[in-house]
Amino acid sequence: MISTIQEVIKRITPADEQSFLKAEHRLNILTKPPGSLGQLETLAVKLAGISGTEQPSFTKRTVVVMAADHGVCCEGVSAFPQEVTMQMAYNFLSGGAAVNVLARQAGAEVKFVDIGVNGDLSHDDLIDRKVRRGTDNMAVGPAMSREEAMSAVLVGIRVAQEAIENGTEIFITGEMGIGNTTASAAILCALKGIAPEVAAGRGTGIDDERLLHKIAVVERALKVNQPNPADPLDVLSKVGGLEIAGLTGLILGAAAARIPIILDGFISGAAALVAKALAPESIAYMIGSHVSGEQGHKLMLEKLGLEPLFNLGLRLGEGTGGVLSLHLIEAICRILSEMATFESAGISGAGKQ
Ligand SMILES: Cc1cc2ncn([C@H]3O[C@H](COP(=O)(O)O)[C@@H](O)[C@H]3O)c2cc1C
Ligand SMILES: O=C(O)c1cccnc1
Repeated sequence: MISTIQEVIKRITPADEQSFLKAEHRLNILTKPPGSLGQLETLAVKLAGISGTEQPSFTKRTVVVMAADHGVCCEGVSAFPQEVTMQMAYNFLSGGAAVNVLARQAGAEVKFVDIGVNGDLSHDDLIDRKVRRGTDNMAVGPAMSREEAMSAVLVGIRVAQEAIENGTEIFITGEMGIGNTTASAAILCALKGIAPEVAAGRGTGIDDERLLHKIAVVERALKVNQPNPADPLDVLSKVGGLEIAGLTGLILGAAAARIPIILDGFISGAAALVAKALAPESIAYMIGSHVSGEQGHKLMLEKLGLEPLFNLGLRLGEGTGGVLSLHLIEAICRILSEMATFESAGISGAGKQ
């Protein structure tokens, strides 16, 4: 099974330098002072390099919401009970979650994958790829086995491959899993040597007392499991989550096919840290969307080397911030393809006065 993950990793190569340069040149001949569209220009160049064309466009957009439960919930680390993951699953499947609304507005399809919900789900649109019913409590032992973590990564890779076969041109990472900000904080600590009090935040809105407890739980999980920072699959299995592993696979699958993947918030960022550790080149295919209100996300983006596009204080997850950034992506793609050049509009360039 490892050979399959490794095969995908081997296919991940740098983005296309020629298309970077062409898009950069095009931005400079459009009727505006050079660089005046700021960060959107950096985004345009990145998208051009990923897709290998100076005028990229992304019609078929897919948000993949990976859902799973977390054994660590029994420690009282979330403001909500574990059953909410299962209850929210039906909300996603019937189109009523925040990400469904935002995806409809942005012309994106939501795919909902059960990769580890602690209960039986049944719905026509459900993508049932359950690896196991939730993880074990990472505060007392490993969240899951290495084999289970690898199976979950492979689920993500296959979901990416299937969606790409069906025409997906850009992905957005989404997730649902009560307790998953605890697992994400633990991954940030384990991979990057960050202190739990810096990495852990309020998630669904826990109070000061519960936050101190959550920090202690992350500390305990790291002490009990001793995840090896040089072995991303060890970190993922010991202190991660099934949906996080699935998103790691989704990122690797997208990068191997040279398809851009927009990251949402803190949980998506944890999956991205694992993907980058497994395949450093994969970062070239990831787009940072927003900086979440979750403590630790800004630092996480710095560790990834990604510049967020906006900060609206979102702290929801599901893929919501990622989907919102589709509007900016559409905007800059239109600039590249529709805006006049100095030459076509007969406008004097800089230095002609
Ligand atoms: C109703 C509801 C909808 C959500 N949608 C996303 N999350 C977000 O909150 C959870 C993580 O926070 P914590 O680690 O504190 O449990 C994840 O499910 C995440 O997707 C939700 C949470 C709730 C309660
Ligand atoms: O940043 C996120 O994605 C996030 C923050 C809080 C709760 N759920 C998700």
